[in-house]
Order: sequence, then C-alpha cells, then structure tokens
Amino acid sequence: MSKHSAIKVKDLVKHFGKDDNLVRVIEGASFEIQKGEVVALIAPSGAGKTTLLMMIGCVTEPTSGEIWLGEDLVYKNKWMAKDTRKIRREKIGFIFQSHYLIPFLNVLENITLLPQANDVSQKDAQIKAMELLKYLEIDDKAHNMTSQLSGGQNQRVAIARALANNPEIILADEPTAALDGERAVSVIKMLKKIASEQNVAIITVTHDDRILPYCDRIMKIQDRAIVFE
Ligand SMILES: Nc1ncnc2c1ncn2[C@@H]1O[C@H](COP(=O)(O)OP(=O)(O)OP(=O)(O)O)[C@@H](O)[C@H]1O
Repeated sequence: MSKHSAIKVKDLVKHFGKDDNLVRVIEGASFEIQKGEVVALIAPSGAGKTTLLMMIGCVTEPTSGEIWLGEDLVYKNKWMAKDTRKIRREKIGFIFQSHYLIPFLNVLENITLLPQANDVSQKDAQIKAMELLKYLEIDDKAHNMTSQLSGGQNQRVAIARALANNPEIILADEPTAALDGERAVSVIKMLKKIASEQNVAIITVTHDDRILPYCDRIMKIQDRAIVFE
C-alpha cells in the first residue's frame, strides 16, 4: 500500500439479488486513486456508478473483494470495522446532485450540524465552518437561509459541509448536474483546488462533459470492470 494512496480497490464484486433475480453490477474491479487526485467516473445509466461510490463510502456492502481507505483495510469479504458509520464520518465527505441542505437552518447551521453531532463544540464547529465559507468565497452568506441562495451558492455550501470533518476522500454524485455551464465549472474548479491544496482524493460521478477537462483521470465502468481512459 503506497503512502500516497487514498483508495485502493481489489477484486471487488457486487451482485444484487440471487438466482433468477441476480444482477451482476461489478465483477472483479481493481484500481487505486492517489491523494490529491480528482477522478471522473462515467458510465451509462444503470452501469453501477452510484453502487461503486456507495461501496467506497462504506454505505453499500460489497459481495466480495477488498477496499482500502488510506492505510486502513475497511472491507475484505466483510466489513473489517464494527462501526462503518465512524469510518464514513471520519474519512469521507459526500456531495450529491441535489444539495440536501436543510431549508429551515441557515448556512452556518447546515455546516456545523454534523461536526456537532460528532461531539465537536459549537464554537470550534463554527470557526471551522467560517474558514470553509471564506475559502469557498461565500462567507457573506453565512447567516442566510439556504432558500435565499442560488443553486451554485448552495452547491458551495454543500461542499463546505462535506469538508467540515476534514475528510481524506470526497465522493460526489453528479454535483454539477443541476447547474448551468458557468456555475458547473466554478464548482469543479473548487473541487480541484480542494484536492490539490488539501490532498483530498475526489471521485465525481458525472454525465457532464464540461467538467472533464478539470479532472486528472477518467474512470469508466465497462463490462462490469473499471477501466481508465
Ligand atoms: N438495492 C438494489 N437492489 C437491486 N438492484 C439494485 C439495487 N441498487 C441498484 N441496483 C441495480 O444495480 C445496477 C446499478 O445501479 P446504479 O444505481 O449503481 O447505476 P448508475 O450507474 O448509478 O445509474 P444512473 O446513472 O442511472 O444513476 C442497476 O441495474 C440497478 O437496477
């Protein structure tokens, strides 16, 4: 396991159902993603992009194989840790197509909710949240309700929320799908900056050709295996 590796997947298999209802989604996928890399994951609908992301994110249990996150073997034919939620909280930030911000909380409260649930004090959570909002250039919106923000601004808040626990890995599922061209590019540029400045590995599922030039590598699911372009 290299020191620079953020994600390593070996012989990963995922099937849903069995017998007549067996769906083979991933068959023997192996790949490695380095810290600081932004990788686009592209494949046709139903090919298994979300399933792959959710296995790496310790949400969906694989059928077999190995998953390493940094130096930790988190899955080897079974979850290796008793508490997969803890791994998720400590190592991973998720960003989705719909930002899933809570409409009746302001921007700052949305970002500090999870760290506070993880026993970070309100003061420390707010200091970190303000740092992130400054970094993402929306600190002037800290006390606004999310309903008062544009789609692109809300997606930045969702990025700040994903970063609030200092994750080693960000998993993004079509983070720019709801945005127009300029805002989509601004969000991917932001992710690229985070990856290189904070040494975070980012996998982003996308159907959006506009963001591919900003990614370091393009990963595809082809014949149930992973290939790089
Ligand atoms: N819980 C489940 N039970 C059974 N089959 C499932 C389940 N979740 C996903 N699948 C199947 O696994 C395959 C991959 O689904 P997945 O959602 O990962 O694809 P995707 O590439 O993300 O698709 P899209 O681009 O449409 O979001 C599909 O055939 C889907 O029907």
